[in-house]
Amino acid sequence: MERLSEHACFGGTQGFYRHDSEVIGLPMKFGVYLPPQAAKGPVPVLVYLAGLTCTEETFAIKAHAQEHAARHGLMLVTPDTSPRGTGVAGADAAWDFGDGAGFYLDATQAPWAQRWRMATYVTLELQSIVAREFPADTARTGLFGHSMGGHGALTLALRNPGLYRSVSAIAPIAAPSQCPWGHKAFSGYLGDDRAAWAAHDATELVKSGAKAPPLLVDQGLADKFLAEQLHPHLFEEACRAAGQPLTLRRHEGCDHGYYFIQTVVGDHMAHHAKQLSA
Ligand SMILES: N[C@@H](CCC(=O)N[C@@H](CSC=O)C(=O)NCC(=O)O)C(=O)O
Repeated sequence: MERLSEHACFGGTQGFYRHDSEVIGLPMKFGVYLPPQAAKGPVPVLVYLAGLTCTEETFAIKAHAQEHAARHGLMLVTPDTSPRGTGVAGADAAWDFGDGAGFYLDATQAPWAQRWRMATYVTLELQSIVAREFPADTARTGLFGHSMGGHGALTLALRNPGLYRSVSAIAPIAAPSQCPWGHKAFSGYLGDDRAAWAAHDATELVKSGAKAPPLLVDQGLADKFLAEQLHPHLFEEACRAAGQPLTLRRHEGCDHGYYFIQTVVGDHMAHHAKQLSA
């Protein structure tokens, strides 16, 4: 693992790192915020999955989460959103598919299947690197994310029971089988089999009986993607029918961007801190 930069921040350290990923087969970058408590011993880990077009730096720079992480003693881990520099033709042709748009799943279709393996990367490889290289109490790991990353947080938690002790999402793509972003990603990465899509769709997973820890989801009502792409009401209905605990909060005037994330990120950090210390 190579250290790219480190910056003192709220008594801790924000760092950015690169490593040769065996799962992806290429170098991958990620960020880690170490709170001041990490100087004394292992701390709980909170992984954040970012949205379309983002990198490992976006949340670290724009969300203003480090102050909350320092207060709660949480390590923040921010992976990139896809493989980079793959040489796959067309990977950079669109902002909602390919580069910066890994959708936190393992692709099954050529030419994506070899490199686009973000589910295994996040749940196994990154987890083990964090455990090896940082003072991490990985038995206490939480997961959250925004938009495409909110979809990733919900689906990876629902597909891997017990791996994440706390889960939340901000403006997630909550029913990707029923929106244009999801249709494009799932048909490209998974093919035309709707059963394969359902296995990566938070609403369909809850309908089929998958369970997660009690969920916090925040959604802005002035979000330009809400009506066409996000569909939190479908996820809400599925959770209610299945008995999956969910707190879904709707916020007047808030859009899809990082000003909204700044507004609610403190509540998300408190949610995770409480569940990770239970
Ligand atoms: N280029 C797009 C906008 C892309 C965008 O809004 N990305 C969101 C995530 S959307 C779902 O995953 C984001 O987090 N962007 C980073 C940021 O700094 O805001 C367009 O033209 O609409």
